[in-house]
Amino acid sequence: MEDKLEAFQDFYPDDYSHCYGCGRLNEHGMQIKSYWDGEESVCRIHPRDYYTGGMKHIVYGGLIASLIDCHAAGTAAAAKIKELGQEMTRETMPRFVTANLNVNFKAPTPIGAEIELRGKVLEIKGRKVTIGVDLIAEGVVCAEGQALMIQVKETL
Ligand SMILES: CCCCCCCCCCCC(=O)SCCNC(=O)CCNC(=O)[C@H](O)C(C)(C)COP(=O)(O)OP(=O)(O)OC[C@H]1O[C@@H](n2cnc3c(N)ncnc32)[C@H](O)[C@@H]1OP(=O)(O)O
Repeated sequence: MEDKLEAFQDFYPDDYSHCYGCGRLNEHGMQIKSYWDGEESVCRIHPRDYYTGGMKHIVYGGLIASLIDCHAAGTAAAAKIKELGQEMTRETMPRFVTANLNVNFKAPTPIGAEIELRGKVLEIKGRKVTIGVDLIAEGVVCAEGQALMIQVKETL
């Protein structure tokens, strides 16, 4: 079957596709997929029930942080290329890494529920892109994150 590219992460070049959270080439990873939904970005994922955080019925906080991180990284790259007026391709996709990540855990995230991540572009300032991400499960915002993503110099 033809390889269908459509999520932000599908446009990461191979050498940037080994991330545990978002790398399409990491067979042991989460392989999250993020898309535009109007001005916001969205990612939906159903974590396996062994990602438990202390109690059996809640999701591990580190996983929550990594989902927010990776969705923000993809949103930053997609936002930057949109700002440049270019199309997403594996050749043009700008490479971003996380310089800073803050997460507020607002409510327990239930195991077994679908998680929705909704990203907002808060600021684009040259190489620095700030993304806000809400993590929602069963209609509740369980965590709010903000990430500063930096475009790596070598790819400018
Ligand atoms: C297609 C695939 C795409 C997507 C890529 C796919 C992979 C996704 C990965 C998921 C995300 C991750 O987990 S990435 C893994 C975790 N992150 C990392 O390992 C990154 C480690 N840190 C670094 O490599 C470096 O510190 C960098 C690249 C982030 C920044 O270094 P640099 O490039 O030399 O930049 P530098 O001149 O220091 O800073 C540039 C500007 O950012 C500001 N700045 C730098 N760090 C910070 C900070 N922590 N907090 C506030 N501000 C900061 C500086 O003040 C400056 O502002 P001004 O003076 O210009 O105003």
